Amino acid sequence: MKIAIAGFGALGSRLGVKLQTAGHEVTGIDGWPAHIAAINTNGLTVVHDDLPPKKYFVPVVTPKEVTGEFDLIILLTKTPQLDRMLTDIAPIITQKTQLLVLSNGLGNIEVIEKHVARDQILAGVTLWTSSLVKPGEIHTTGTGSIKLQAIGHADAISVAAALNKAGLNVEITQDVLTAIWHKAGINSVLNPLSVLLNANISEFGTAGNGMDLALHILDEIQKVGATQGVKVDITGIMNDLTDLLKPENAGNHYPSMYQDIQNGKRTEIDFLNGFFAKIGRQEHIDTPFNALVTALVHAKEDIERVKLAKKQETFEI
Ligand SMILES: NC(=O)C1=CN([C@@H]2O[C@H](COP(=O)(O)OP(=O)(O)OC[C@H]3O[C@@H](n4cnc5c(N)ncnc54)[C@H](OP(=O)(O)O)[C@@H]3O)[C@@H](O)[C@H]2O)C=CC1
Ligand SMILES: CC(C)(CO)C(=O)C(=O)O
Repeated sequence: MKIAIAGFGALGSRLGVKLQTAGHEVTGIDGWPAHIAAINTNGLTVVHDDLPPKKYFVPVVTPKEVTGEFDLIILLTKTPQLDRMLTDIAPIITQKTQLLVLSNGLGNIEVIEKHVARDQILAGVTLWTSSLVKPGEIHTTGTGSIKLQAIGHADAISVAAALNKAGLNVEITQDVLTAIWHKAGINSVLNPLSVLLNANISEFGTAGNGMDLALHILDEIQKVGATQGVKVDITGIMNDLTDLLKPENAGNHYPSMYQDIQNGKRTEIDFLNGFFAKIGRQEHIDTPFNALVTALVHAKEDIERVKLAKKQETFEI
């Protein structure tokens, strides 16, 4: 299959390598000049756990440079960047192109619907992980899975088969909305708490009250979900959290939000805890834990951005 990955960052790069290795024709689309140059010149370096680094040569272009037709475009930008990416790659989207979004957070389907017909959209969630440590180099750990569904009449079966050829452990779900809320529940615990506690996933698991904090956050999300007709399965989320703590799954991973903070970037917090706090306010559901976590992550974004700017100034002197 001819596949483009729009957002060839940490996770896009990992999935791109797996898809290319399985025989698909893969093109990365990204906007970070140093990352693009590093990959196109020296290849993408992948360090998986303690194994020796490996190099992969996946072509990467900017949205302005990309040409041709793709059977599938996998959207893997951060959620706030999705709309812009879709605008930028509009020239390569034909009526035959299928688009699969795997970004975290709520509201992605609505954004894609502004750009293409429902019958071209697939939505999913993923437990694959990756860290972009420097331009052209990702560190990966453990394994993962994907759940996806066609929103209208897109061909979920052939997309799932293409991804499974690459060992991506894809399951077709009949209720992706519940899966998206479920994954957002997982992210609303692990992502902000990794930032606020300065911990990777298994380190978070060593906090004596970590799972109590998780339950407070999830209890609010469950109540908010009920107002939207979505059933949030707290036990299922807690089981998934326990699985993710294991090093063979994602224990050694620093969640994507932690990486954003390290890089002085704005995070996806408003599409996770912030989204639940906002709907809670509209529906008169108290969400003190989600509201506090959102405010603290925004404060952390500001602090780290100022620190990073100062570091750069010092460097220039
Ligand atoms: N990393 C992980 O382990 C996991 C991530 N996810 C989710 O997957 C999504 C992607 O995460 P991740 O890979 O970590 O994110 P990254 O920030 O590493 O990658 C996103 C890439 O998209 C590029 N990009 C965004 N918008 C544009 C645009 N308009 N034009 C060109 N390039 C653009 C970014 O470039 P630039 O930096 O220049 O903007 C960046 O390189 C997120 O929703 C995340 O929550 C889900 C599970 C695990
Ligand atoms: C849940 C987790 C941590 C891994 O899948 C993730 O989605 C992320 O890093 O954003």
